[in-house]
Amino acid sequence: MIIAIDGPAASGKGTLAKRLAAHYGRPHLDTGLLYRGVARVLLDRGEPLDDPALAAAVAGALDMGALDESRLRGREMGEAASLVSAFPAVRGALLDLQRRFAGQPGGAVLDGRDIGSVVCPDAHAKLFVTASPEERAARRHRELASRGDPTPYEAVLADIRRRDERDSTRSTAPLVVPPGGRVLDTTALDPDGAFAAAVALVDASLAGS
Ligand SMILES: Nc1ncnc2c1ncn2[C@@H]1O[C@H](COP(=O)(O)OP(=O)(O)OP(=O)(O)O)[C@@H](O)[C@H]1O
Ligand SMILES: Nc1ccn([C@@H]2O[C@H](COP(=O)(O)O)[C@@H](O)[C@H]2O)c(=O)n1
Repeated sequence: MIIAIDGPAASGKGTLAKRLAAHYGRPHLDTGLLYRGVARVLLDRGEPLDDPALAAAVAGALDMGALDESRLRGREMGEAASLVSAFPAVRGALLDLQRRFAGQPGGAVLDGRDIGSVVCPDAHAKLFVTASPEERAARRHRELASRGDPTPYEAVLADIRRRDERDSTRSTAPLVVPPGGRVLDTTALDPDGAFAAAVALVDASLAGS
């Protein structure tokens, strides 16, 4: 059983993907970490983020086990990941890895931007998790503040709008509601309410209704 979860930045798709993976007893892959990993390696090597061939070479040789996840999170890494993820060659270099993860016996839960549209178009359940930009910015702002990052709310909102625009308008694998995707707007839902709604949508997909 493959569950594909897509959505814009800070919509809560990662939180939901983790909980759904535990609920259905499947492994989970946060595919955003792969793009963040590519950007991290480039930055650590002092290489530019705007060279598609260089970025694709890093993506093709990516060893996630060698990267410290705490250095992939954070505001500047989201922006850097969004830049390298727009290169078709980078996306191509990461495709096999994601499909192999999804194709393991028993399936998996993957979250990202193009899981239901490109990586796993035949997924058994596809959710598109969203929320208003203001609500997403408020959530991310609270998260950053709890980690000691003093970035003001307005700057977080601007980041989110910029990333939404870039991710939705790139030529390859843009962020879209995939064919067969069920939209879950969590603007007015707390994490438990969003999880209950997500389980209901996944169960309906699995039941074919
Ligand atoms: N329904 C909700 N209500 C309030 N806060 C939420 C909700 N869902 C998630 N959050 C919080 O919002 C923040 C963003 O959630 P999360 O990291 O799951 O989003 P995401 O879509 O995976 O983000 P990104 O794409 O940037 O990795 C987290 O701090 C999370 O705890
Ligand atoms: N399937 C995906 C996943 C992510 N991206 C890009 O990476 C950026 C960071 O992703 P997060 O989910 O960790 O915030 C994101 O803004 C996308 O540009 C992607 O293209 N495809």
